[in-house]
Amino acid sequence: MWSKDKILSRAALPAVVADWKAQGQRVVFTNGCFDLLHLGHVDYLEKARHLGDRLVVGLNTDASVSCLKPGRPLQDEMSRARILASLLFVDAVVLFDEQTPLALIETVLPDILVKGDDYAISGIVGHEVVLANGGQVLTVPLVAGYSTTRIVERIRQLGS
Ligand SMILES: Nc1ncnc2c1ncn2[C@@H]1O[C@H](COP(=O)(O)OP(=O)(O)OP(=O)(O)O)[C@@H](O)[C@H]1O
Ligand SMILES: O=P(O)(O)O[C@@H]1O[C@H]([C@H](O)CO)[C@@H](O)[C@H](O)[C@@H]1O
Repeated sequence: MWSKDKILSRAALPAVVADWKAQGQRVVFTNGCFDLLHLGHVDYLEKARHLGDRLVVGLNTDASVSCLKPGRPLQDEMSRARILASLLFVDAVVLFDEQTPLALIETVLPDILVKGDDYAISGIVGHEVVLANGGQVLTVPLVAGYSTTRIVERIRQLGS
């Protein structure tokens, strides 16, 4: 499979997820901006994938990111999507334009919803609907010292 084929539209995603579930595969969902992919992202996504059988990543569009993080993203949505889709342990990438992935999560109804442990369970968007549907909401420990912001700051220091 070509990485670009893992990038699914909101319309195409439900049938793919339903097929995985029909095969008894546990669907893991996470989301984020993933502006500059770093070791923390890779470690967390790989661990998230291994909490189930398939990993779906909800990716904020450029418009969504710019609302959440002024001045961002540094990389456009298709670049960020292709980079995520190129990871062996990512099974699907779907863009969402809203400020939160709630509607997308309500569509996917994943067996497992995951974020890094920079988020409390109660602060993870979608935790209520996933728990109400009998799913799990879990966090993965952060890899200390890695963030997109930190990379940007270090690049700025180079220029100063
Ligand atoms: N160092 C890290 N280790 C593990 N997971 C991480 C790490 N940094 C971010 N994550 C997780 O990656 C996902 C995407 O986060 P995000 O794109 O905001 O990364 P970031 O590097 O924190 O970006 P920013 O610095 O712009 O906030 C989130 O679920 C977050 O919990
Ligand atoms: O990359 P981030 O900033 O970790 O991703 C955000 O996560 C938010 C989270 O799901 C809140 O629980 C989400 O609401 C936001 O749209 C970004 O994806």
